[in-house]
Amino acid sequence: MTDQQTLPPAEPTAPGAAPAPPTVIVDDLHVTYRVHGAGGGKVDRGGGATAALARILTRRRATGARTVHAVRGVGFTAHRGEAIGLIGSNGSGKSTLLRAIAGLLPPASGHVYTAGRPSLLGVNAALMNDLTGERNVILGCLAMGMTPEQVREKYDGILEFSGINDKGDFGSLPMRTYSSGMSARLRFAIAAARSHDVLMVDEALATGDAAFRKRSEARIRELREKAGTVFLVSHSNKSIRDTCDRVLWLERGELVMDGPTDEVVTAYQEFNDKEK
Ligand SMILES: Nc1ncnc2c1ncn2[C@@H]1O[C@H](COP(=O)(O)OP(=O)(O)OP(=O)(O)O)[C@@H](O)[C@H]1O
Repeated sequence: MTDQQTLPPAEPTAPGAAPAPPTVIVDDLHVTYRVHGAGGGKVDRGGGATAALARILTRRRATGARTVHAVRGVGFTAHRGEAIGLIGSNGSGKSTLLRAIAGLLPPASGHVYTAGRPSLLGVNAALMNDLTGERNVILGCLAMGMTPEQVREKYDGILEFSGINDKGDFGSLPMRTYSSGMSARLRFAIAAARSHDVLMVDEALATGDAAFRKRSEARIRELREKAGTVFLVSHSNKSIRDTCDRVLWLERGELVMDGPTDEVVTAYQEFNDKEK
């Protein structure tokens, strides 16, 4: 039995029918990172700066290893047709949780069960930086399992959706010449050209401009209506409110709240106001 286990394919549900079948089940999940050369043992909070400064001045390298416990006992079930937002402070474990659901990080303990193969669309999702945007469209589509015929059909639409040619012929330039917003748009446009059982979007919307954000939010709604499940990590409460019907709030790797968007985002905002 593997850590990443597959649920049987779920049938779409008719309106008024029983609750939609699950697409992702996360059961008491813990994820840890092992950081080498981190000084080892406990975090030295008191003399931390002094110790680090002394290390730099004497050019001593940090030795030993430290374990970062990034996700701590998270559990939830996602269903078909849901768009689920992930919110929480910096370093609260949102990206780690998505990476574990995508099967890119092994659980330290607990289980992740998924229907189909989840697709993680991150700002750092790998396309080839030395290839042109146009070539990356083809590469990305083939990598998602499209046939050459399907790629031909979708090609123009993807470039148009990404908007990379709006201000000149950027499609024929290598991706390394793109701004971070432009590459995020292209990645989103490629991933959104196909429907996914489980699509996970990590902050891609934050880097796009307002017009692109509107287009991509509409596309997320469409993908969700096609009976998939969409996860969206974002620091924009507005994007979360406009796109998601359910929200998971993480802090320090723990699930603080799981519920309807308005309830959870309002509680999160109150928490942030208190912290200020
Ligand atoms: N590759 C890594 N190696 C070691 N620790 C990591 C690694 N990636 C993340 N972490 C740690 O895991 C914890 C959770 O990080 P994660 O990136 O999942 O948070 P996040 O909620 O997505 O943050 P942000 O909102 O800033 O993007 C943090 O303490 C972070 O320092």
